[in-house]
Amino acid sequence: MSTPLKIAVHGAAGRMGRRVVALASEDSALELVAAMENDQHPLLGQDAGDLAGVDTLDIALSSKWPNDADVVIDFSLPEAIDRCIEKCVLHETALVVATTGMTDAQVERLNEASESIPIVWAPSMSLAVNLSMKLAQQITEKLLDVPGGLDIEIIERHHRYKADAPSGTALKFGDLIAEKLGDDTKHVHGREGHTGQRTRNEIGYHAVRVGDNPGEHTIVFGMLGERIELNVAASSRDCYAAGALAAAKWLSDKPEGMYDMFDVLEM
Ligand SMILES: NC(=O)c1ccc[n+]([C@@H]2O[C@H](COP(=O)([O-])OP(=O)(O)OC[C@H]3O[C@@H](n4cnc5c(N)ncnc54)[C@H](O)[C@@H]3O)[C@@H](O)[C@H]2O)c1
Ligand SMILES: O=C(O)C1=N[C@H](C(=O)O)CCC1
Repeated sequence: MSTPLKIAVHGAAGRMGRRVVALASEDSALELVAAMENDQHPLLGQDAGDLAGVDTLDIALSSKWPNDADVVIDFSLPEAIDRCIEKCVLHETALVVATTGMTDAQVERLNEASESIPIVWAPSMSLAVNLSMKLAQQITEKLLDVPGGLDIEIIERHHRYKADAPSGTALKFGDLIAEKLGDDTKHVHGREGHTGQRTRNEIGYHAVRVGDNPGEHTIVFGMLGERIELNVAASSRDCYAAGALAAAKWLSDKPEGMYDMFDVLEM
């Protein structure tokens, strides 16, 4: 049997981090070597497997950075991403970045880091979401010149705990659609007051925060007389965790560079 891929989870006590730890513990091709959290986390020292609801893994939650990981999987928060990037470059560790809500400066640093290490960066690690992104581009292309014009709105729904809005996935959907609509596309976040008539070349974004919704995106393609609604919805967080683990395996033998889930999923 080949040597298991050594992975470390950054944000390991989070909602996503626990699922990544849990699914990794069931995969003999993977070995969890570290579970990182911020240095003030109240659960530091606890076993990562216990926190994830699986067997004890003898990996304690720690703020220390491992030097033996092959790939780091990051499901942390924007305030944690700079150290993650710095440590992965220092240790020449491949990096899967799932965290959303990064600043432009942080995205720039991530791109710079990809000049020395391999990185997969995606706002959604879900197979269904990434396939839906490609479908959204195809629908846009086909309806570009529809008589009466095409109106596109993106509605995203997530759990009440989500700290950033709109979702990184919604923003990615919008960027990909705008590639087909044109450079003059306006991205309109919500609507309030006397907005005037909707213009032709805009994409509307609406963020719904309710209950424990693990993630749902509806892309509305509105025309005169009919519409298409492309809906993709997670029923658990495991679609993201499984995607991140697949990305880690895919990334393990790649050269430095910036990759996304379209590369991993060969879309
Ligand atoms: N790409 C995807 O497929 C995908 C899917 C789900 C969530 N996300 C994104 O992943 C991120 C995490 O989501 P979540 O629901 O798990 O959030 P969460 O708040 O439950 O988890 C974030 C974790 O990061 C930890 N953290 C904060 N600062 C840290 C630091 N300095 N060092 C190490 N850890 C630190 C927190 O303690 C927490 O445990 C969000 O940005 C979310 O949008 C992406
Ligand atoms: O739970 C979250 O937070 C999610 N965030 C991603 C985003 O911001 O696009 C999508 C998956 C769920």
